[in-house]
Amino acid sequence: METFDLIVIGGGSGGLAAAIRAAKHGARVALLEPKELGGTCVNVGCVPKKAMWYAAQMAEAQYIAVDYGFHDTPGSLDWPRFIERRDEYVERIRGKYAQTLDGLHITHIRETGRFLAPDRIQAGSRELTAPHVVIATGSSPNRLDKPGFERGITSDDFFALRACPRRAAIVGGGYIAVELAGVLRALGCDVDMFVRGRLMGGFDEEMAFGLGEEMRKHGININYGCQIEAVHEKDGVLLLDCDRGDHPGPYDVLVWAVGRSSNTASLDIGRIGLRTGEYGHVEIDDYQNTNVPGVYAVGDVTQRMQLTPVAVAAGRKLADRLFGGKPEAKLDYQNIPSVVFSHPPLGTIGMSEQQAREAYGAEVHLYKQSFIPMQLALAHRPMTTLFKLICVGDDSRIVGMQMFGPGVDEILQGFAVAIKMGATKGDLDATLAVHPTAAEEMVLMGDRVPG
Ligand SMILES: Cc1cc2nc3c(=O)[nH]c(=O)nc-3n(C[C@H](O)[C@H](O)[C@H](O)COP(=O)(O)OP(=O)(O)OC[C@H]3O[C@@H](n4cnc5c(N)ncnc54)[C@H](O)[C@@H]3O)c2cc1C
Ligand SMILES: NC(=O)c1ccc[n+]([C@@H]2O[C@H](COP(=O)([O-])OP(=O)(O)OC[C@H]3O[C@@H](n4cnc5c(N)ncnc54)[C@H](O)[C@@H]3O)[C@@H](O)[C@H]2O)c1
Repeated sequence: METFDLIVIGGGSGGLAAAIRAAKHGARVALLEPKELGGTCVNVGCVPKKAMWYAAQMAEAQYIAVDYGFHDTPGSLDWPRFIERRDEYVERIRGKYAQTLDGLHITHIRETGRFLAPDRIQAGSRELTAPHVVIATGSSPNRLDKPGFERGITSDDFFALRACPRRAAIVGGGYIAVELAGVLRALGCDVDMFVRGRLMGGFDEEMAFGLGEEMRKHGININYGCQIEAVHEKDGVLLLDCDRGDHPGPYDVLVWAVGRSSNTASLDIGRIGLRTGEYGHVEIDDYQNTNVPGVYAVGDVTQRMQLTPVAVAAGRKLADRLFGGKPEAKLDYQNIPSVVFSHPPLGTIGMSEQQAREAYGAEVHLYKQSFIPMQLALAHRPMTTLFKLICVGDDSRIVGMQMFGPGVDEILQGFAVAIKMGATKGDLDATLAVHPTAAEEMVLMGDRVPG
């Protein structure tokens, strides 16, 4: 039996953050990860996705450049060469994590962890014990019980594609669906999306609708109210059965982007009586405690906002609480900013208009600004930007900020600080603009929108 102060199960964003912070506080830490270090974000999520988004932005920039008067005609992407570069970058990040673990004397065990007792973990042939165990096992793409499901791929397989498909079908209307649709379209693929409800459910309705319109302008064909019931393969291409009775296709690739489920199956949680919720997620309180004393959970496995910075912050706060002498440390889940790397990107902080009206009723009032960003106006490219502020009370406290358009992915972060500090519309009015930029429109918004 090997003894530690902390055992972390899972070497993704949340697990690495908890392990590294705890080791910096002087704890003896074991980290269990059977696959590559970095988890979803580094290997099949944020990082390779963002690399592809940058490639897509560059493809678009070439068309804009031609409109500006540059002579060169847009070229196509050498996909294998780009993938090689992207994967080298991912490899470097993994290498840095391995170095950090070594440097902090964290015992990295390349095995799957399984509970024998709340304080005892089986890792291959090794048995470990610690008074504190963190579950940071993340989530995996949902699989649907539909004939031919396996003929499609999930986001995990998307990053292994070795050529840009000519025609792609994407099922789903959430983060992953709109991001992959935008990337593929910009790189020259014909994209059909199949969305059972609306795009970006849970987001501000007006912004989600606006994003859909922009995606259409971009050439993405969005089929709303449509469920794919079966997938057939004929002569090397895919044909679909839609519940409306039509048979879309042919496609070279079908991507299922229909949500993610918590990874708990390998943990043998029944043995310790760990409580899970209706979506199969590990239930936690505000301090990341599960119902089993000494067992905690952070990140996607808890399904409390499946974002890397959330997993990282939860892991660090927990380590500070357990080993850093900060017994009250906990993550504040309010006003967490998030960007969807669609084309154009969509940014959100705090409440949607619908959530605010539900919480504050008639106190809610809005400010909006819609405009064509200068760099695209010059190129005669029809892409609109929409900024929306959701405020409450006489002092117009900002409870939500929503935006889509080129550059919002970088604009949002600074405003997130202001909102976290309790900014009001008056604070924005009192801030001078940086001119000429798109961001300045956020501090130049005029009167309240009536109604
Ligand atoms: C395509 C895609 C794009 C994304 N883009 C963004 C983005 O742009 N921005 C953003 O903030 N978020 C993004 N996310 C979400 C982000 O990747 C996750 O929220 C984040 O990775 C969650 O971290 P985690 O540590 O909870 O889980 P993970 O990173 O999934 O790590 C869990 C780890 O646990 C390991 N594991 C599982 N079971 C066991 C076991 N029994 N024993 C040992 N190890 C185990 C797994 O192998 C895995 O490595 C994206 C996700 C996807 C899928
Ligand atoms: N930029 C980012 O920060 C980023 C990017 C990608 C993913 N993520 C995180 O990963 C999570 C998972 O992403 P996702 O896109 O898989 O999930 P999601 O919850 O964002 O979207 C899932 C989509 O699938 C649809 N769906 C679910 N079941 C279906 C079914 N049976 N048939 C048809 N459609 C179905 C839903 O209606 C929804 O449109 C996100 O919620 C997000 O937290 C973040």
